[in-house]
Amino acid sequence: MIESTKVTELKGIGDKSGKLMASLGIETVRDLLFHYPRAYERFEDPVAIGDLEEGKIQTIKAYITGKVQSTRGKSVQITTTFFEDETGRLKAVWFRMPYMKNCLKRGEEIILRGYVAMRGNQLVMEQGKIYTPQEYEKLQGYLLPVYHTTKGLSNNLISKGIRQVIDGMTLREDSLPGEIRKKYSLCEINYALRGIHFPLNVEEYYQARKRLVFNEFLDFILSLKELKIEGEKWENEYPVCDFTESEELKKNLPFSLTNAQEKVWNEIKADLASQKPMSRLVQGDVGSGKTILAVLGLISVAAQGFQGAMMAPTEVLARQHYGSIVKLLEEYHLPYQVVLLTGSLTEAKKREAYERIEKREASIIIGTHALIQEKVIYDSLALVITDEQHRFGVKQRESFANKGKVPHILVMSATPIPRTLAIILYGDLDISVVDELPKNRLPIKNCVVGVNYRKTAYRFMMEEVKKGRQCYVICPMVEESEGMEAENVLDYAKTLKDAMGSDFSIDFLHGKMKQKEKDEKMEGFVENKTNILVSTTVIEVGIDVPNATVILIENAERFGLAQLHQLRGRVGRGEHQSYCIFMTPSKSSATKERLEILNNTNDGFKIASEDLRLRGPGDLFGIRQSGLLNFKLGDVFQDSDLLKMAKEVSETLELKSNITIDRGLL
Ligand SMILES: Nc1ncnc2c1ncn2[C@@H]1O[C@H](COP(=O)(O)OP(=O)(O)OP(=O)(O)O)[C@@H](O)[C@H]1O
Repeated sequence: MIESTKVTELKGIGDKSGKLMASLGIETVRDLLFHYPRAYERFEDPVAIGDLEEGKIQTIKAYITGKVQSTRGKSVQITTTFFEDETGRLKAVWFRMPYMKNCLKRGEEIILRGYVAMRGNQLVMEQGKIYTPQEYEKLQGYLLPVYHTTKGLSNNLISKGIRQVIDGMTLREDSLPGEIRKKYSLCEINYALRGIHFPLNVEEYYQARKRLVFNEFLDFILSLKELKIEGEKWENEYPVCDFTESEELKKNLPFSLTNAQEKVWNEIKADLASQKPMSRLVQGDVGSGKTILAVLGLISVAAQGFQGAMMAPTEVLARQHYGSIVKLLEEYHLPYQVVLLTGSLTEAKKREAYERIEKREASIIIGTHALIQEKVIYDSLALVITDEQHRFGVKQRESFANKGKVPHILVMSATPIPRTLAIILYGDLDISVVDELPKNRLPIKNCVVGVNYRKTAYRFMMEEVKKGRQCYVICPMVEESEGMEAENVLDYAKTLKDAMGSDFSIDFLHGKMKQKEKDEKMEGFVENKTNILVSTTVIEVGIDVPNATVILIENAERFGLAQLHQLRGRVGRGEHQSYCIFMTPSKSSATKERLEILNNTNDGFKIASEDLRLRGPGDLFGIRQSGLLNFKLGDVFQDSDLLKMAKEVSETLELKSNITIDRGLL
């Protein structure tokens, strides 16, 4: 079996499953191999009912002592019964699983494993799986992979597919020299790949993860190192020396730049004019005003007769940037053409965009990853502004080059990583920090509340809307899902409409919608036609609607702290007092403690370090900081030791010989 083999050639994966896999970005055997588990099911020793803790998946061994009842709830079918051991009694609930009724017999002793939640004043186990004591004993000690999946595609099928890949593949050669592996106690690569999917025990999982996280970091550092080394060979073929137009625009903005913005702007200008092309990272907390710096850069290169491009991590954000730049240019009567290029454009629209780019009709190009497609030929691309979530190395820079002339690169980051870690990670870029918020900002007021506060929160939002302001509500899920009792966007928007009445315009947004629909909904919100937007985390990064003053985050316990901080950053972007309501049904003290960190500070750096302190470096099964830096497994905070290790190794490796290593793997 070779890596480019299509997944549909595997046993058990037909066209239908193949399509579902493709929707997750899995088309080849290689994609499947690198589709790492998002979590593991572990089968620990059963605990006594009296020792159960809320908010965790746990196992009990107990007798079924209650009557097994099946009822129709508000909208779903519910099965309930009670379990007892010598320490207490526990209610068990199953939603939408009517067949459970036939699997439960009063008087029987069984093992039940499920999520323990606090409902009312009692603990309840939800959606538990049942095992006989013999079945459970066989599973103990194992970690079963849980994959990110989609409706219609079972975890089991993904797992079976990967099993075939691992069993059928020829062993790959390890690109990391044996002595380095030995020195840093890193396991062999084939062992790691098997171990990340099917660890026989926790130790094996740790070993596998350690190696793969190390690889991710090493790859990242090597890419930037390579960029730096190559960069030294390049000349600045796109010198920009005249900043009259961008300075004029800066003077006429409705606000003056903060000192921090001013300092970074001067650094950018100096780079654009210098002998070598720019390779700079701009770091700044949410809402610190990084975008205007990018825009000033784009206008400077356009005024010089060159092209500038900005690559956003999501389509929603690309369109927002596009809209605001077009508006700005019109407002200030600047003559430059802007073009939008994203994956979801029709073929005809894409062709039109390619043509305008190639003929230099467009000086400013805004888009997503589609900007680095072979079909795009730039005429004189002088500046590329990219987001930290896009991997950026020599190859990407060269793909933007025309006749050997490479562009300036400016990377934007809102991840509040401590300077020491930033230097390790981005040490081969020049780093600028926007460490000051605009003066007109009032600190966001926060609160952490239980679901019984929901009605009050709604009333509060209605008051804000009456004042002309807007609100976001964030739910963790798009739609109702079996086995999860988290709020979902579709049902929530309906409930909210019922609760608030027709005077309020409420809409919803999620990542699974068609692009056109997403655009319309976002536009409705930007134009204040929508008062309240119920959304998933698609609005997490960059979305800028300064009139929005309230963000209510449902099931806040389900998000990582850094992610919550990013979400909160969607408000407090203008002159109005803003509010963030973290809502959680959880009564667990650990959850409360985590959320209290956010309640007490709006400073991203403090949050990141407190988060690390709470989770502790050993907690590798905890909530992942999704959405940040885009490492598949690595977490720069938690794995800072591995990051340092990778940095050390990157300095000893002979770059050229290793740069050809299996980069997708590294
Ligand atoms: N110096 C300033 N004074 C007042 N408002 C400003 C200033 N600089 C930027 N703004 C405004 O602040 C808001 C947030 O800025 P921007 O979108 O650039 O933040 P950001 O750093 O990109 O944040 P995020 O990381 O969340 O995307 C925007 O509405 C912008 O117009």
